[in-house]
Amino acid sequence: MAERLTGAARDAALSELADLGWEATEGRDAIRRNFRFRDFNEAWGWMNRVALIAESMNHHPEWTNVYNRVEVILTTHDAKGLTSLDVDLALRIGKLGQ
Ligand SMILES: C[C@H](O)[C@H](O)[C@H]1CNC2=NC(N)=NC(=O)C2=N1
Repeated sequence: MAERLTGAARDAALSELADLGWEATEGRDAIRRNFRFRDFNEAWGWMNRVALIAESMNHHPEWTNVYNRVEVILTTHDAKGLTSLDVDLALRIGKLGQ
């Protein structure tokens, strides 16, 4: 199981991810990012691509879709906090572009 990121490793990860638009959530050890698309079709297509990545990693986002907007929260339930799996998934989501 992936270990929770703490200390300098967590700070470094959060700072790398901040450059990509992710921020730490209030009140829980997780990161969040809002995505906006042209319309629902674009949002849903993107969610499909993320879903395939998530399934291949066996690491799944918490997310909400409202028409062309998607809010994604990443955390590792098994570890009750942020792990390298969340960082990896965030980086892979970033590579999809938007
Ligand atoms: C049983 C299964 O492997 C686990 O529940 C996996 C599935 N996807 C997961 N996704 C996330 N984000 N955190 C987990 O701890 C997790 N665990």
